[in-house]
Amino acid sequence: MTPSSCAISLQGIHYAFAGNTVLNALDLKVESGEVVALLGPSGCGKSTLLKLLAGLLQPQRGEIYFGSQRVASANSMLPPEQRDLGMVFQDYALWPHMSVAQNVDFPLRMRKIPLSERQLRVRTALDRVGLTEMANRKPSDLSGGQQQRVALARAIVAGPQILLFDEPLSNLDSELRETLCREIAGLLRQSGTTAVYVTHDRHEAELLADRIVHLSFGAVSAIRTVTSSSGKST
Ligand SMILES: Nc1ncnc2c1ncn2[C@@H]1O[C@H](COP(=O)(O)OP(=O)(O)OP(=O)(O)O)[C@@H](O)[C@H]1O
Repeated sequence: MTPSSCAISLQGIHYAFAGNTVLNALDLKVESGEVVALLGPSGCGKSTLLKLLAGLLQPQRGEIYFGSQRVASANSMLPPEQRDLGMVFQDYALWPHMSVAQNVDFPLRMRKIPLSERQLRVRTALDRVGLTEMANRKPSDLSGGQQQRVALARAIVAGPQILLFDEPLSNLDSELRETLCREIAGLLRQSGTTAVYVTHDRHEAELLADRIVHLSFGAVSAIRTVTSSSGKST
């Protein structure tokens, strides 16, 4: 597979924190529209890998391609806002002083999209996550699950090519985790967005991923394709 035939290509990635190697000669390719779950023991480098994709860290060796565009190497780095991606974190990372609608609108304002189109897109995104009625509330007036839905709406509102998830459901109770996981899986399939989803939870990974990638000792140790019979929503 050439870099341009897949949505994401990591080639020979090396990353160390102050001399402690976390990722070592890591190779991984993600096809367009594919959902990949990253599993592995605590500290194996899952979040580090996601930060490299997001442009929050720069690889010390190796290259990262999005399609045919090289977005990072030891000598070059495309900033996060130019990577056409959305991110959802464990701690929601919402702006507390902004309403739900203003939070969701934020990426559109950053892209200087006209007001009328922004309003339409915010309404559509809130509708897709079932939060239309909450548009004027502040994040502090919402439950954890609702806050994570806001974060999801904010991640999808600009229609990014790639979505990155860093344990988005780990702060929620198990019943809500399963519900939201199925909702995220539905949204990803509907939109055909390429996604990388970091989780500790094998069941979550099976519910939404096309492939499960195991990391250990700084590299990919196993890759498994998920069939619908093993749990994935179809
Ligand atoms: N800013 C940092 N400075 C120094 N070391 C760090 C830093 N961030 C992460 N590390 C170390 O890098 C390694 C990989 O961390 P990372 O957060 O990528 O792991 P993870 O697989 O996501 O873990 P978890 O499942 O517990 O979230 C760990 O040993 C961690 O202690």
